[in-house]
Amino acid sequence: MDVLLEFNSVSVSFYEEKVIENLSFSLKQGDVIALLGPSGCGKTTILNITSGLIDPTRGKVSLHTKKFGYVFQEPRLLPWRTVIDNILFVMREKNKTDKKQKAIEILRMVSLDHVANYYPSKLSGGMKQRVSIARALATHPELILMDEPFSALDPKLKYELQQDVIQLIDENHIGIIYVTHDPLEALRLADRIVVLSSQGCSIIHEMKIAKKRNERDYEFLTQVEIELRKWVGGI
Ligand SMILES: Nc1ncnc2c1ncn2[C@@H]1O[C@H](COP(=O)(O)OP(=O)(O)OP(=O)(O)O)[C@@H](O)[C@H]1O
Repeated sequence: MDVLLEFNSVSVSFYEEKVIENLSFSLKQGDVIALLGPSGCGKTTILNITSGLIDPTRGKVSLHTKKFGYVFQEPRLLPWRTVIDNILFVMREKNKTDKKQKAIEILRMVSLDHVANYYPSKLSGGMKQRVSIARALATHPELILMDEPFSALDPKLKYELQQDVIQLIDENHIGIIYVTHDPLEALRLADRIVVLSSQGCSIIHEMKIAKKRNERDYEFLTQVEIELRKWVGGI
């Protein structure tokens, strides 16, 4: 399997503050890694380094694909464009009819084709976040960076969108780095959970989850959550 991303002894400081110290990990095609850590430990910084928004102070980051999407905590849609135009905006396809057809198919994947011509202001928070996931998918990414994409949503909507993401992961074989505070969310979505410390964002525990996502029932999740919480502490 191809490696998409490698962090080798990466450190990041902002002014005098050391945020990340000596972090190493890698991600292969189709791998879903959840980064679980306390607020302010540097999870978003890891995504920003991966996407090239920030340079590491020391160490090396190798991103072996140019095809990646970023789903932010807030949807960040262009308010003056309709839902479909937000999707078309990021697509590279040349043929206009094909392009529109593909955009509609992507919206159908997140059950939003019926609001294709709405402006973002007419959508609920959950719908906006679905559009931003669709927009990330529209670039045919090999890797998607997701920064607590559902943290602002109510539990029911959060659960439904997690189900959408699980389906997208299983159907599209995309590598994902998923940042969250929520151990249960990490357990439902990821193949591998990386627990980060508050100091220096170092890895304090890694958990591999061999069971398929659609076979992780309540009993399994409860059992593993107890194990994971021993490492997560006060997150
Ligand atoms: N561009 C920047 N300039 C200066 N300091 C920064 C910058 N980006 C992040 N920081 C600092 O780095 C630390 C880690 O921030 P980061 O957003 O990566 O944490 P986080 O784990 O994602 O937090 P949260 O879970 O609350 O979103 C914080 O102290 C933050 O203030």
